[in-house]
Amino acid sequence: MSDFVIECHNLETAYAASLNRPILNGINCQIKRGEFVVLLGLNGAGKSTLLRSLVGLVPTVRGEIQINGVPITPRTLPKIRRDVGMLFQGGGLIRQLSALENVLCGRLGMRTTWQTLLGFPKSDRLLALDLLEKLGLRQLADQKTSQLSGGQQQRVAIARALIQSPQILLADEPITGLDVVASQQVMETLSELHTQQGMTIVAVLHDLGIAAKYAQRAIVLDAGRVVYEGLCDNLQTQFAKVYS
Ligand SMILES: Nc1ncnc2c1ncn2[C@@H]1O[C@H](COP(=O)(O)OP(=O)(O)OP(=O)(O)O)[C@@H](O)[C@H]1O
Repeated sequence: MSDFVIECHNLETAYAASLNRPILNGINCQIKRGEFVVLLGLNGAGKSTLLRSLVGLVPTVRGEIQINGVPITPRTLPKIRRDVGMLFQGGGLIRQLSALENVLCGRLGMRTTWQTLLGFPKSDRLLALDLLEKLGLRQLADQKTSQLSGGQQQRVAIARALIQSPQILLADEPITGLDVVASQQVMETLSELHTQQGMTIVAVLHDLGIAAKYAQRAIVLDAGRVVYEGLCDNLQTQFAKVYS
């Protein structure tokens, strides 16, 4: 079996008239099982589009994405989505639901519509509470997420992604808008998932210092292409080279 859990071969997405080119314009990259990779690039480089492509949310015009050696197709997508958890930019929580209910939403993809109508089984509720406990949020389980701080909301979003027991976690700007303490808590949580559970993590970040502290490898995008792929040493210099 290949060591790579994520492979993009000449990935091209739809043409954007505003950019005068495809949004992703021939992406080639490979990510190994258990790696912590940071995706970097200026605004509009295509980072979110790439992450969303990896869970089939963006149609591919050319090229291929393989997850665990399996190409993304309509037939393989449901299984791939169970293996790949996604933290969306801004958390994507339902504000009027409690932390616990939001985490349980992460189980919806595992259940049929009929099962959903019957409510979540006790085993799911216990699992959700256990995850909230691990993320230091057990006391806030019944609190509406609109009443939680940004850092707490982001950790609820992490718990929601984790309830499907993904092998791979994609995190789109998980610390944007958070203060220093909350950012550190969220990054430490991701780091523990990586070091203790061997989870493959791909995170979009804007802070080069934080990227270098937590990630093993960086992929830098510019105008829909990979322009640097390598260690996180000297990211400032790499960035300066790319954008000079
Ligand atoms: N559905 C769409 N239709 C047209 N253009 C789009 C669409 N989605 C994204 N784009 C454009 O594609 C480019 C890449 O967007 P994307 O959100 O992937 O960038 P990003 O690197 O994540 O940026 P940021 O750091 O600002 O979040 C942007 O110029 C954006 O305006």
